[in-house]
Amino acid sequence: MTLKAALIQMDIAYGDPQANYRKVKDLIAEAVQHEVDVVVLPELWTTGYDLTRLDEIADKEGLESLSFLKSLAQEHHVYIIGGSVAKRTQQGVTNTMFVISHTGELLSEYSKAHLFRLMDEEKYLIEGNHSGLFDLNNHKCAGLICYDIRFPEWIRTHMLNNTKVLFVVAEWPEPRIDHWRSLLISRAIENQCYVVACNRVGSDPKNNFGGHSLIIGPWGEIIAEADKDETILYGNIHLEQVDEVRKTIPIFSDRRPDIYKL
Ligand SMILES: NC(=O)CCC(=O)C(=O)O
Repeated sequence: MTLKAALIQMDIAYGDPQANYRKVKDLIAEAVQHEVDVVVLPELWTTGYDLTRLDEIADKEGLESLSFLKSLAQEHHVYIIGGSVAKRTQQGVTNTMFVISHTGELLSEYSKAHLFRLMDEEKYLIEGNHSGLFDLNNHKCAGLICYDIRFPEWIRTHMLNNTKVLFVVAEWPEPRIDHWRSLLISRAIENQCYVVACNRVGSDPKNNFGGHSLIIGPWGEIIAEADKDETILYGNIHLEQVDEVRKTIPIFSDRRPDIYKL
């Protein structure tokens, strides 16, 4: 089975959710002209990293962004990996990914598990404690948010149930874009899975963001890669290739968890 993905590598209006809703609506309408099955948005696409104003601009219980994404998914009959949004809850603000089916159902909600101190996340956000696993058209997938890709042990826990695609959403700064590329390629090779990773571009008062959204195959090959301009990146995911690679080098049956205890 083949899935065509569209990655919305966009600039984000800093602290201006309404401007970002308008922009995402237009970009998704453009992406679906290319007969895609799944659209991926970047991290914190409603607010950017305007963390000091989250009291004002975080989405209360994620209700506005959820209803926005559900209605677009239904209108265009497309799966949406909804990047992430700042979601205001009773306990605090989370950095949360919503995954929506082509019929407008919420398939999964994942809150970033590893908060990134270099961008002050731990001062303004609370961490999630649950995995980002979901089923897309009967295929096991997982969602990850940016800094999460530096934690292979976390990602491996998602892979032990035949997960075939990792969807990564990010606001990854340009000075570490080599890390971004190397980490994503490594995660694809070590887990023999597709990695579909959407970064933002542009800048905010503290960072320039590096783009280079990527679709990587289970052999570690780059299927599509953007540069650092605003664009929509398209590429095909051939899910049966995951099984072929896992048959060629059967790492999941060769694992030795009995000796991996720390
Ligand atoms: N938004 C993020 O989590 C950024 C992570 C990052 O830049 C890194 O180097 O890790």
